[in-house]
Amino acid sequence: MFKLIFKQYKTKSSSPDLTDVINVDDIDIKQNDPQKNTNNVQRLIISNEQNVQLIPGIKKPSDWRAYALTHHPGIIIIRNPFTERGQRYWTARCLRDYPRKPNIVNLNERLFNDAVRSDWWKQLDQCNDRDEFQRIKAAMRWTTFGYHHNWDTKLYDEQMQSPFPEDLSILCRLFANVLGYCDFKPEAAIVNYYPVGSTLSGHTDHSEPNKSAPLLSLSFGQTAIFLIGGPTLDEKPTALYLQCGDVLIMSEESRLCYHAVPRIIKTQKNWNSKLTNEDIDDADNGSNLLDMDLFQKVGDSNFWQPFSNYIYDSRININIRQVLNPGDLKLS
Ligand SMILES: O=C(O)CCC(=O)C(=O)O
Ligand SMILES: [Fe+2]
Repeated sequence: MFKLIFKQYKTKSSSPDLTDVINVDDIDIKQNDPQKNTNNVQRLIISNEQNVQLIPGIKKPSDWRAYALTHHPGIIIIRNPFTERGQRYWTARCLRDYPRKPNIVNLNERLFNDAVRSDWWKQLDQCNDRDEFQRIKAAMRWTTFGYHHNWDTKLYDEQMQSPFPEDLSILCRLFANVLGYCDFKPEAAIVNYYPVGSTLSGHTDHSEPNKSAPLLSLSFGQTAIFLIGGPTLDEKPTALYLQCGDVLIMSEESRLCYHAVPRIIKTQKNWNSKLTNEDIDDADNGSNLLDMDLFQKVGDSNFWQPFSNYIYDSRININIRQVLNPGDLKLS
């Protein structure tokens, strides 16, 4: 069942029927519209915003809109809690910084030299040859940091670790704390890059020794159709849109359920629109929780241009996990 639905959305020959894809925005806008598929969506009240340390680029938790899917207990979607500048900052971190050494990128050593693999973004930005640009862009699919996942053995490797970025750790702990997961420790991350046309097939994430901590997933750039299914491939999955800035939490029963990205959809969002006053105030608040130099610079349209060129037809996803069980100091 899962594979059939995946295929329907992936189809290249014709545009798929999107009427069943849930857009969590619809629950607030069109409560009773029978055309909109929202009967599985429930708005969540966020009450746990005391004692959370706010960071630049994020709206106040009382302004967040969070939703649960009643047929998939443990799935929570926070609909874009980022400011426009916040979305730009994390996009730039994923493109410019996170693929750098000692983090690992998927680019093959035989096909791409060290300079490209370590400074992928710069090479792409400076590339004048259209074919070469497309070749690098299509080849770059993921980068990992924290504990590295070995894709062959499907195990995390104690010997292979790179530091987990402090800003991303603070961001993840903020989301986890507001949702009541006060002990969440971000220890491993995969950044997935999805040029339009790319997909991620159905899988479960079960390599982490800790399978009870939630998994956090952040989306930037173009919109994904995301499928969330059950514990086996037999259950029919639910399709929903993940848009720029959305935060998806897979917890409880859904933590180990099948999921996939069958399609990336190009939306009309203007990635170069002017920043609002909220964004401008945020940049001067004296915080040192983020790379404030980058946070300032993404407001400059010349600096931001190459990043907006990339997300013009691509999506970026950051997938964050806790690996160790509480009390464990090592993997094995
Ligand atoms: O891109 C996404 O939304 C999901 C990525 C994912 O499932 C993974 O990296 O394990
Ligand atoms: Fe996954």
